[in-house]
Amino acid sequence: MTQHGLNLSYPLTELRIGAKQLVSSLLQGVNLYLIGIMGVGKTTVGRLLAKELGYGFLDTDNVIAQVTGKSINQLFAQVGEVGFRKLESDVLSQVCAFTKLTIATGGGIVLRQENWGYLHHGLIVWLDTPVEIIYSRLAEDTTRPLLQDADPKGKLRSLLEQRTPLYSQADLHITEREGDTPEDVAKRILEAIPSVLKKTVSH
Ligand SMILES: Nc1ncnc2c1ncn2[C@@H]1O[C@H](COP(=O)(O)OP(=O)(O)O)[C@@H](O)[C@H]1O
Ligand SMILES: O=C(O)C1=C[C@@H](OP(=O)(O)O)[C@@H](O)[C@H](O)C1
Ligand SMILES: [Mg+2]
Repeated sequence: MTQHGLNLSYPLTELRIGAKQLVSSLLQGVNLYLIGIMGVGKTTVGRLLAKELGYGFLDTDNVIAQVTGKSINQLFAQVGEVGFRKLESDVLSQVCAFTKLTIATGGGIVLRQENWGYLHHGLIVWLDTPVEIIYSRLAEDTTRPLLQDADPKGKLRSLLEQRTPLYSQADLHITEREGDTPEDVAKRILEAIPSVLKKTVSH
């Protein structure tokens, strides 16, 4: 974040205004990227955060589906995961040129090294939810091709294990607690952003 030259010497009077406005003014239009395994709520929470911050909202999966006119399942079937990952990087490389966006990414965006160059244009938030909770949310879901597996819970666990070192490179790590609503998670992110920005400048 320091490379963006954020001016964090905000006047004390700003502390009197609401948390949302404070976070907006601290961010100075810098994009928020939500990362994390499937089902943690990136799309749901991202939309709420954007509304709270007065930011635009984009979901890389939705952009890919709109641009290609195909569902994520169709793309995995037709161009494979490798083809999908190329589309994902293309979309990310384009959207990172804009500002004032909250961007929900697909859970595998962290896999390609080149994507990190784009993600680091903004503040990266890792949403982390216990596998049991994710599984209960996605048990009936048919839109995630990687979970069309004989053992979807095992697949989730192994994907999470493989990707945790990558998700850990986020600027902010938010662990969802049992019973947290999407609104609770959005609020926790908003509350945590000032501390992570301050931490960065004190290095
Ligand atoms: N905090 C939450 N509590 C309950 N359900 C949630 C929560 N966050 C997301 N969901 C639900 O879980 C499912 C997956 O959420 P989604 O936003 O699509 O996750 P992701 O984009 O990370 O894959 C959706 O049905 C959504 O409504
Ligand atoms: O984890 C992954 O590799 C994927 C996650 C999905 O997005 P969500 O994380 O929004 O479910 C979607 O991009 C695709 O099915 C692949
Ligand atoms: Mg999503």
